[in-house]
Amino acid sequence: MAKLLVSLTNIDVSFQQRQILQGVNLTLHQGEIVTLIGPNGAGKTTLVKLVLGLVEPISGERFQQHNLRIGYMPQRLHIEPTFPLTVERFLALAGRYSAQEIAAVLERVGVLRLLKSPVQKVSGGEMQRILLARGLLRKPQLMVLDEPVQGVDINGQKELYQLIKSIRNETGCGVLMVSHDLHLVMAATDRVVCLNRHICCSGSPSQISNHPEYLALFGEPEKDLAVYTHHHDHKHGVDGKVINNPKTL
Ligand SMILES: Nc1ncnc2c1ncn2[C@@H]1O[C@H](COP(=O)(O)OP(=O)(O)OP(=O)(O)O)[C@@H](O)[C@H]1O
Repeated sequence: MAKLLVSLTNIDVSFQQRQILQGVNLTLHQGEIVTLIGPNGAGKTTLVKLVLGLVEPISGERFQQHNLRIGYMPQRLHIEPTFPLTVERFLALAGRYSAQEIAAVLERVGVLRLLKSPVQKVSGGEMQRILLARGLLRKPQLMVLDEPVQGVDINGQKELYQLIKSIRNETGCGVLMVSHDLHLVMAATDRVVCLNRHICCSGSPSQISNHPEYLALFGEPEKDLAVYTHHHDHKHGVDGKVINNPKTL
């Protein structure tokens, strides 16, 4: 059994007395790619922050392997447009890393040629690779990626997911990533967790394929890509709470 990196047990989160997450259970293991999907406002970023230890639950337990190194790729990062900053300097600001280490991660994600470029001038897809490189500098045992393909065209998305998978294969790190929709991410995922304020279902892409709830949420998949099924055995109130037979996985 792969080593447990992080676990969340029966977690509730509220902001200003509004319940955001209810009874969430999640485990992340070494070498496993877990993709978190859900509609806008489902609580995906909040769950990511819980995994990172940046949000305190009102109840439940969070476990983290001792001295776990987590690499984080944020959903977006604001960089002051007038601040002169090369990609190399931007990565150097992430910690005490040598020029060789910075060049090596940029090479690994395929954008070493941008080393001396102003960070504000790179394309959306290049920026995602630079942010991925920044997360990799820590040599993480767990990579947490919040919508890593945001702003990237469809071919670029496939390439980025493949890159993430190959980094997992090489390093054996665990991966948690957030996605809005599964059509492309499925081929690079071991387990899918569907969140809508609570965990609606969790399983391998093939275990949870072709369910009407998923199709209702995410639309028809492309033919050549794996699909996702949503075993929904309960209903939600207007506030997103489970109103019958709550069951989390
Ligand atoms: N710090 C906060 N204070 C108050 N409400 C918050 C806070 N953070 C998040 N929320 C609310 O919690 C809910 C879930 O937000 P979250 O960002 O986790 O969802 P998400 O699934 O990541 O959404 P999206 O797909 O749009 O990025 C939203 O209604 C949001 O407004």
